[in-house]
Amino acid sequence: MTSEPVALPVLSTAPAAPVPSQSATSAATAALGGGCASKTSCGSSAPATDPEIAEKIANHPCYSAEAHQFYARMHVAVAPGCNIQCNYCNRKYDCANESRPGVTSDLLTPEDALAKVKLVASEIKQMSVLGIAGPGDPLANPKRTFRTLELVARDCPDIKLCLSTNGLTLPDHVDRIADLNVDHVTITINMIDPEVGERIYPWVAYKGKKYTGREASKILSERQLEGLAMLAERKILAKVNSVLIPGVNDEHLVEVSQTVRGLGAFLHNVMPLVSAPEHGTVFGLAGQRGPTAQELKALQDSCAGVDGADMNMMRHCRQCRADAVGMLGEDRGDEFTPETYQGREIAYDLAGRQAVHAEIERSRAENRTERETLRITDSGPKPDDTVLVAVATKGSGVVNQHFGHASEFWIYEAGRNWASLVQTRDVQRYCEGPSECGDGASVLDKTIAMLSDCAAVLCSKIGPGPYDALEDAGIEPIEVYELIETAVAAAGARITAARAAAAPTDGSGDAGTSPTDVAAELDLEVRSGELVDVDLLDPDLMDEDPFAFAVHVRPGAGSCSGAGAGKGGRGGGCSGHGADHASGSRTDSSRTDSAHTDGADLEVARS
Ligand SMILES: C[S@@+](CC[C@H](N)C(=O)[O-])C[C@H]1O[C@@H](n2cnc3c(N)ncnc32)[C@H](O)[C@@H]1O
Ligand code: SF4
Ligand code: SF4
Repeated sequence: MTSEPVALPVLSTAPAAPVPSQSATSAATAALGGGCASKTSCGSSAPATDPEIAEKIANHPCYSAEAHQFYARMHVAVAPGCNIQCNYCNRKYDCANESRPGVTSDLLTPEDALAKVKLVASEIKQMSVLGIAGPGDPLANPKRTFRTLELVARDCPDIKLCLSTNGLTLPDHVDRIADLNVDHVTITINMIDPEVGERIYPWVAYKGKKYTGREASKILSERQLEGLAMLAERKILAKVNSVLIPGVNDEHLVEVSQTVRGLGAFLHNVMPLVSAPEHGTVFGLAGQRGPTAQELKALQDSCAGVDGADMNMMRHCRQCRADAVGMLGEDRGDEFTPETYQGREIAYDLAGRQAVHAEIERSRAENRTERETLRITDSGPKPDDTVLVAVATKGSGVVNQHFGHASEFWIYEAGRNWASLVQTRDVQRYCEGPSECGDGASVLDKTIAMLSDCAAVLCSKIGPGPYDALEDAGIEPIEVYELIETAVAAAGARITAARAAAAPTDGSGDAGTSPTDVAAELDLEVRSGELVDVDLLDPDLMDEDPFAFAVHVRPGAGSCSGAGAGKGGRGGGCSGHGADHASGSRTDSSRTDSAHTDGADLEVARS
């Protein structure tokens, strides 16, 4: 990146039902560009092609992974009751430090909810979406839910409205939802087969009667699929949540994914089961485990299909609390206690919000230009060779966080011209009891274990202890302050190229390509200092742009010159960074010398 990122506001997630006929299904699918078949790229950073859909997802942090770098959401907990029971849900358990679906600290009236929305929207101006997601089921509490939505639509015209439901009564409410311009509805669909369902749902209360066993799941599934098709007919974007429960519905969810896509679901969000005995749920008490990050990713990949052709998957859900406030991955709920809004007349700062959103859009456009210039994408055919890299970021699309300050890492598939967000992983996902609190060493160990399938970690800074520990674990720590996609694709291109070069080719033993070999291939001459590494930012651009690389050099007796620097390694390493790409949008002078320890010059020349 050439310039410092723009200062944005502080950034301190055998069918039971008679499935509707094929023609109804295709009509709904066609109406929506169903399941992102049109490659509208809700999960990706590529722009949507259908303008109506593009407008709906543009600043929705859950429907666009790219938008979630910039925009925030909030939930208001106005819906306490539920009409079904899931074996993973216990809304009575609340831990202030815990972020988990269904958890809330304060239940709000619709009027209090409006006051809170106005306050949050004025303080966190990048908040673009209001969702109702519990703590129970919004549509089991229709009066409170719809009153809240009406009030917010009346007073906060620029806020998008969302709700999240188990779907049991959805068909009864779709018209009201459409009338209120609720553009985004999430349905939790964990099964389409009642045999699977009876292991998840002990009972369902429907039309005044309580059903159990397979019958309960059959009713639930029929209503969910009917509601989904009705949403699609009305061009309301439907996201389907599925909780991945190993040994219960894991082998079933690809079929669920294909079915909901056929009915016009726009996005599928497979989320890990959160389960611990202290939550007091049936699953928690029975010792039912959640999936590992790798199991989750494997299933999401299976649902997505080759090159994402089968279903558009959400990969960045944070499984927010019912009263979550802020950017995905952060919770600023503590700042907005009832005393701050209850009974207060709060002005809605529409003009201020619009100014901030305009600034965000300017920054996003700049990032898009850089991605396009470097031909970095996350849609279409994936390169044959990719690695996973973890990123520490505070938002705004930049690798800008200290390793030790990261509460979560964003996991990217990285390769030549490829940077695709595939997961987010919490350092300490859920409160695991007092014994874990504040235990720094154990947190580092856990973090390293959590990132064990990653080839590298990108962060703005890292201390020597964690640096060594990561290296010992075979994970390369990379200090960088850069647009995320640029840094990810550069690391991916370099690491995959190095691995390919090192792989045996003729069965006669190891081939090897040292940084010196790479430098020689690029006609780079390091005239002083010791060459540590070469990053290829975009090998395709090398012919057009002789400076599309970054060279890491340890000064030693040597020196540092070259067009900008700044990717200092540990121990005073520095780098000459030929930037100034074809677009002219990058100059790295602002970062020059940040890593220089000896004031001497480094000389890297290209003949
Ligand atoms: C709290 S619910 C509220 C909305 C609605 N009642 C529903 O279930 O869709 C929001 C989401 O959290 C999920 N959820 C609740 N408890 C969970 C758990 N223990 N593990 C994973 N997901 C959970 C639900 O399945 C649902 O997708
Ligand atoms: S729970 Fe997931 S989908 Fe819902 S607001 Fe949070 S990130 Fe978005
Ligand atoms: S439907 Fe939602 S609120 Fe109701 S029990 Fe299940 S997860 Fe909890």
